Formats: sequence, C-alpha cells, structure tokens
Amino acid sequence: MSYCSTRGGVASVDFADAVRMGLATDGGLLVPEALPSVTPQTLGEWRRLRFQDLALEVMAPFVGDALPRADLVELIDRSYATFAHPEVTPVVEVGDTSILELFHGPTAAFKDVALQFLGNLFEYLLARDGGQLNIVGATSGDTGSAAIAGVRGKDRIQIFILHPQGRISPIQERQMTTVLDANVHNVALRGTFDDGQRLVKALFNDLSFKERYQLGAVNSINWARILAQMVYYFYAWGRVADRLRGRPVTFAVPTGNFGDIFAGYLAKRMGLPIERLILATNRNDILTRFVASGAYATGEVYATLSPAMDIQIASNFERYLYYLVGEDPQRVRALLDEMGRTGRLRVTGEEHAQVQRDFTAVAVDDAATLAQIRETYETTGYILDPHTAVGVRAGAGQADLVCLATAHPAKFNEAVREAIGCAAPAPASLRGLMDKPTRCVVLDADIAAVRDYIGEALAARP
Ligand SMILES: Cc1ncc(COP(=O)(O)O)c(C=O)c1O
Ligand SMILES: N[C@@H](CCOP(=O)(O)O)C(=O)O
Repeated sequence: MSYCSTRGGVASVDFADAVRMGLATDGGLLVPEALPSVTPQTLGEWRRLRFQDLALEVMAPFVGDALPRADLVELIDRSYATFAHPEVTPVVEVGDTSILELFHGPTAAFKDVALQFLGNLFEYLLARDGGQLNIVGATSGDTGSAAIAGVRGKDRIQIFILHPQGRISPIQERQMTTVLDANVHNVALRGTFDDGQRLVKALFNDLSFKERYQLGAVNSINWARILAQMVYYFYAWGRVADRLRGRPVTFAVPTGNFGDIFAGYLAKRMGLPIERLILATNRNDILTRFVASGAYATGEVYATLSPAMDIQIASNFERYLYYLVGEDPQRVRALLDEMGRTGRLRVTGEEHAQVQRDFTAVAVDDAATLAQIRETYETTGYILDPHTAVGVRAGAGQADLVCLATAHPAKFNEAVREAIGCAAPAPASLRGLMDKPTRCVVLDADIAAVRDYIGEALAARP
C-alpha cells in the first residue's frame, strides 16, 4: 500500500514512511493511493471477530509490506491490553440508543484507541530503523493526554504538547501536566486550539526544522490515527448487525477536527453498510454550516461545555475535500488557496449535493447539551459526557443509530454536575490527579517562542 498527498506533491510513500512523515512535506495530508474494498462476504466473516483480530484485518492491507504481519499482531495486542474493558470498545444499549463506548483506554477518551497503537508503532519503528523522534502536537484537551500516555518514558522519543491555556477541563489539564517523565513537555499556549494547530503545522512546514529535529505527529494529520479509528466503525456494526437484519447503520459522531467522522467516511467508502454519518458539532459550527451551504468559512471560536470540539479549522477536512473533488490535488490546492486568500471556500452545486448525501449535520448548543445529559440520566441512569451528549442530541429520532461516546463523563464533571446535580464516578485513571505535582510552561502563541522552546529543551537533554 502506498500513500500520496492531498496536494499532489508526495507520492508512493509506504506505510512506515507515511507514519513518520505525519504532515506531508508539501503541506498536504497523506491518503492511501487506493482504498481496499470489503465485500459483504468478508464483512460477514469479520462480524464475530474480537476487537484485536478485527483490527488486524482492517489494518493489514493499509500497512502492506511495511511491517511483518506477526509484528503487527504483537503491536495490536499490546496496544489494546491497556484497555479496561475486555471488548476494548463495547456497544451498550442505553434506552433505545446504542452507544459505542470509546473511553475505556488509559486516558478515558476515544483518542486512546489510536494513540496507544501509534505510541507503540513509533517505538517499534525507531527500534527497527534507528533515529529519534520529537513529537509536536496540539490538543483541545484529549489528544494531548492520550499521546503522552502512549509515549511517556519511551526511549528515543520526546513529546511536546501545546494546549490552550484555561480552555480545557481541569482534569484534562492535570492528565497532561502531572506526567513528570523527562521526555514529556507540556506547553500552555496563550491562545486557542486553532492557534496551537496552526503553529504545529507551521513547524512541520518548516522542512529544515522538521528534518533537523526529526518531528513526529500525533494529531489526526498522522494517517495512523485515521486507520486505527476506522476499526471501531466495523466493530460497532458487527455488534448491532443481528438487530439491523440487513439494514445499514447510522452513526452519530461528535465532531471537531473531523478525524473521527472521516474514519467512518472511509469505512463507508470501503463497503461498510452505513446509511448516514451524522456530523454533530457544538456552537463552533463551521462544519455544520458547510454541510448546509457548501461554503466553509471561518468565524469566531466560542468556549463551550464540550471544549475538545471548540475548533474552527478542522484538519481532516482537507482529506474529505480530496475525495469530494474526485481525488484531484490541483482542485484541492485551488480550494485551499481560496481559503487562504479569503477565509472561506465554496464547492460547486454538484459537490455540495454530494456533501449532503455524505453527511447530515446538526449543531447542538450548550443548553441542549445539558438537557440531553439530564434527559438520558433521568430516563436510563446513564451519564453522558458533554461531547457524547452533542452526538446523541444530533442523532435523536434516527433509526438504527449508533452514537460514538468519545469521552468518559468524569473528565467533564463540571458540566455533568450542572446537568444532573451530581458527578460521574471517576475511573481509577482519573482519581487523585488534582493532588499531584505538575510541570508546564506558558508561552505566547507565537512560532518563534515555540520553536525556541523546543530547541532549548532538546539541547538541555543529557
Ligand atoms: C471528547 C471528544 N469528542 C469529540 C472530539 C472530536 O473529534 P474529532 O476532532 O476527530 O472530530 C474530540 C476531539 O477531537 C474529543 O476530544
Ligand atoms: N479534540 C482534539 C483536537 C485535536 O484533534 P486530533 O484528532 O487531530 O488530534 C483534542 O482533544 O486534542
């Protein structure tokens, strides 16, 4: 399997190089040169596989010859052994809604599904091929701690995580800043998540800096993130397939950077019978407006009760554009140039009609988020986290629905308390964090400040 860039400047890269490259060197995002198809017969065989065996089947064609199959098996088994649930990502019935629980990993959010795997994959590639990796990532709260948990204490890896100061939940902040391993560097940025993501991309686009410091990516710009996230769409379908009796499934996906729902989109393109993908946003509704109007136009970022989705520029939107315009890199470049010049881009009427066939988009504000947490609790006793509540609300009334539960509610107990008057019990991984010592620096959202900090931190290493 080979990978190419959405902007046409990189081609024929194998899986291992795609993972190491992170952002493509032409500024685009790496995508498979051809997507494998899954036949109904294969789906039938996959239906009853346990999560780890299914992960192997889904991932193997994308990994190709870059890793021996036995090594991939070992990586997958080790990555999911850290999950607290034997099924890894179970589907539970809550009233008449199926909830795909993605929060049983070490940091209690869906990011663990990909980042436990990616951390082990980086370690494997470095041990096999040599070299060092200096990870630079941006987080709106969950990627950061999951990435840190994936690589803390690992040889040959340093990790720098930028989070927006004061814009993530207290628990999310502590999950990162209480990790005191020498290879972990937390930065609170005076700015928004979008500022952090812009800086990370600027550092990757500075090719001499990227090469000199051997930068690696843990955000969903890294293809391995999307690949690992595809697995649970197949898994969830397998869990509900008997009940559906041949009807296609609909997924509701709380969306910010568009990585999670994009994985579902690719699963559908591969042949998974998905009727609708419901794109659920909070008040930061740039994607919802795009689906409604065909115009993607940035606006102000609002702080909401689902802060991990307080995002304007969704990284993986570029990957979707690539498929929407018929895998034409020139067209992708033209649309992105328009975006760069004017702050907005517009697709054609025909493309817009396709967008509306691909997604149903719903924006859910904080009041409706709280109402959903309350309603679900009162009718079923189940506590939703605010991001999941956005998805459940957006999917209300849809038949054959599976909602992705992207975080454990105890990560957002301020919102949970406001909704139901009590807190969600915390899993062991979230207990005691507020009493631990922390380490973090505060920087301006300025490329020179971040570049200097990384250079100095790496120079100071023994
Ligand atoms: C809890 C939670 N839900 C949903 C999302 C949105 O996912 P994505 O950015 O892949 O669209 C995020 C952040 O990515 C998150 O942390
Ligand atoms: N919501 C995310 C934002 C980063 O998204 P990613 O999927 O590209 O890593 C977070 O929690 O950090």
